[in-house]
Parts: sequence; C-alpha cells; structure tokens
Amino acid sequence: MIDIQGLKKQYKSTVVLDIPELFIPKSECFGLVGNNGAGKTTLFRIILDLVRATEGNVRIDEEDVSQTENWKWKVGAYLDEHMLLSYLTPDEYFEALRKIYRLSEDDLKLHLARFEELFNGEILGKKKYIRDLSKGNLKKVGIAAAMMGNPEVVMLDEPFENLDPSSQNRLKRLVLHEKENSQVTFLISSHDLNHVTDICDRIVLLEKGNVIKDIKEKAIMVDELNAYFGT
Ligand SMILES: Nc1ncnc2c1ncn2[C@@H]1O[C@H](COP(=O)(O)OP(=O)(O)OP(=O)(O)O)[C@@H](O)[C@H]1O
Repeated sequence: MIDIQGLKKQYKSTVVLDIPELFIPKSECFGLVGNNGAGKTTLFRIILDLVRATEGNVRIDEEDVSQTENWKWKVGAYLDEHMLLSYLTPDEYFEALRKIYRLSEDDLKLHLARFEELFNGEILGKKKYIRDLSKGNLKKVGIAAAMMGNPEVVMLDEPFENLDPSSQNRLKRLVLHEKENSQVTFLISSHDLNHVTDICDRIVLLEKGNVIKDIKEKAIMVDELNAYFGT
C-alpha cells in the first residue's frame, strides 16, 4: 500500500533520512520510533508531500505522492497544530471538514460520537476557539479530524504527547477498536514505547535517518526497544 523506494532527504550536505526500501501493507498498524532528530517527522512529511525528497519516492497504492493528487482522499493525518484552522471553534472546524468530505450531518454526528470518551466534554459545544485550546485538547481535535471521511491511511505524529493518562488509554482503545473493525492502515510515531508497542503490529526504529530495526514480532518488541533506549 505504501511503498518507499530509495528515499533520501538532505539539508545542505547533511543526510537526515536514508531509507533504501520500506513497504507498509494495507491494514498494518505501523509504529515509528527513534530519538529526537531521528527523522520520524521528516518521513511523515515526505509521505504527505509536505516536503520533497532529495532522491527516491513514496507511492501510495502505486501513486507517486509528489506527482499525483488522488491519494490525498485516502489519507488522513495529524502532524501538528498547523494543520488546524485556529480561528474556528472545534464545532466549526468539524463542520467545515464535513462539507469538504461531503458527509451528511448524521455521518458527522456518528463520527464524533466515537470520540465522546476521548473528548471528555471539553471539545464540542464550548464556543472556544481552537487557538485557545490546551495542547492535549488540540491534539484530540486533530486526531478526530484526521480520522474523518473514512481514510484508508491515518498518520499520527506523536499522538500520545500532551494527553493526560486517561486520554492516552482512551486513544489507545479507540485505535485498537478501529483496527479490529476496519481495514485502516495506521502510521504512528511515538516516544511512548509502551503505548506504541501495545497497539502496533510492527515497529520501525530510526537512528539518524536510517532504519536500524524493523520488528514484526510482538513478543520481542518491548525487550528490543528497551535494550536500544536503555529503559
Ligand atoms: N527545514 C530543515 N532544515 C534543516 N534541517 C532540518 C529541517 N527539517 C528537519 N531538519 C533536520 O532533520 C532531522 C530530522 O528531524 P525530524 O524532525 O524528522 O526528527 P524527529 O525524529 O521527528 O525528531 P523529534 O523526536 O525530536 O520530533 C533533524 O536533524 C532536523 O534538525
């Protein structure tokens, strides 16, 4: 489904990402980990064509993301708050997305009902602008937005960061429920080794832009990562 070939990103003479080959099949819950500056966000930004690779390409269902547009309707993503419209309230924002995705009002209600527990009464009907939300609540809006319109791929950059412990567990349950009930392919970057290993089928570990581990066996994930990170 997502096929990465000969991917390299360079800023001046520094190579920040170098991935000869990486394939992420449909329905996989793919976890991406690595220390600060390892290249996780850069990889996500290249997949979304927010930055261009220096060499190589990313294909989603055979379509080169830097050359075509149709893949955009298959992908939902939340990388950071720049992806939100901060002058709207969350209700206005979801309504705007409803129109973009051509969903009915009932579809939107159904979608948002899935997030009721995660929103914890803090997001909807509050008449508070997105720009005034706490970091955790901003993240919740972004995640709910990324999952709108039945995307085939959902990309979340550090989704557990800034969430309180109950919200982290609620988000985990939400992703696990989605995994069980749909064919969505998740790409999740995280510094939280426990959460990411709990929900992901596979973990790729980046170090200085290189894939140094690609772990597909659930039983050894935690030990392998603890050994690497010294945790
Ligand atoms: N526009 C840019 N110009 C120069 N260097 C950049 C630019 N964007 C990213 N980098 C560099 O690319 C490298 C990878 O950064 P990236 O943000 O992808 O890492 P990350 O794994 O997401 O880190 P973190 O865990 O801290 O969020 C870093 O060394 C960063 O400084």
